[in-house]
Amino acid sequence: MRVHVADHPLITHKLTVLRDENTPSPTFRHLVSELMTLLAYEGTREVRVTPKEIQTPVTKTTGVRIAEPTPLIVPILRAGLGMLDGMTALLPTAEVGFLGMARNEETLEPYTYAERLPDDLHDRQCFVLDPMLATGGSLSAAIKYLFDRGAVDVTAICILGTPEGVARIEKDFGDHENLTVVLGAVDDGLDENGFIVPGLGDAGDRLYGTAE
Ligand SMILES: O=P(O)(O)OC[C@H]1O[C@H](OP(=O)(O)OP(=O)(O)O)[C@H](O)[C@@H]1O
Ligand SMILES: O=c1cc[nH]c(=O)[nH]1
Ligand SMILES: [Mg+2]
Repeated sequence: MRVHVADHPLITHKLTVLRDENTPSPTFRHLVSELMTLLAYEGTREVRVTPKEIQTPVTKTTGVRIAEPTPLIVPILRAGLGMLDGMTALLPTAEVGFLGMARNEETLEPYTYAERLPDDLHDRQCFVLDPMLATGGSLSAAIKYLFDRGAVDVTAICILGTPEGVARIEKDFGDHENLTVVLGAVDDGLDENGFIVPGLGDAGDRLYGTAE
């Protein structure tokens, strides 16, 4: 397993605006999408490609195209949906599958309330999108779904993580060679309610305007 934390002033700048409690939903959505595009650049570093011959106006040359089967992008609902457009902008031919998961806010255990994925993921390269890696329970369950169905390669892209969340994924999948976790930042930790500190609050609520 490989963990990559983005270290880029533009990401830190956009994250600062995202964290600000005064940032309204429309701006928040826009920033999540922009951050996703920046993180997707790192997250797709290992995207599988095959050689492709073309004729330029000058000569024949060999480039690459995205390999078949096409990658599968899996946003974890709700909050991961805010990252989908930014990802499909860079990988327009990818397929999209959905996992609906919510964390029980008392036990902090995730439960799956919706699943729309291809049955067979053998040979598929998968990209999981969820802005928040808090305890790691939700992401761990999502990654397990994909590997259990035969995915060969999983990259999880999160905007914010915690040391606890990264440790949980390492404990569950540490010896998995084909797992990459890309994070915009790793925050200090979790508070007593399982919220990321300093964090940005509940990402789903802030994206969709359901915060009190
Ligand atoms: O690492 P964990 O402790 O599992 O927490 C992270 C999860 O919590 C949030 O989803 P939430 O349950 O709030 O659902 P939502 O996207 O519908 O708001 C977030 O988007 C992650 O999926
Ligand atoms: O800080 C947190 C933790 C879990 N889910 C969120 O949306 N925010
Ligand atoms: Mg939420």
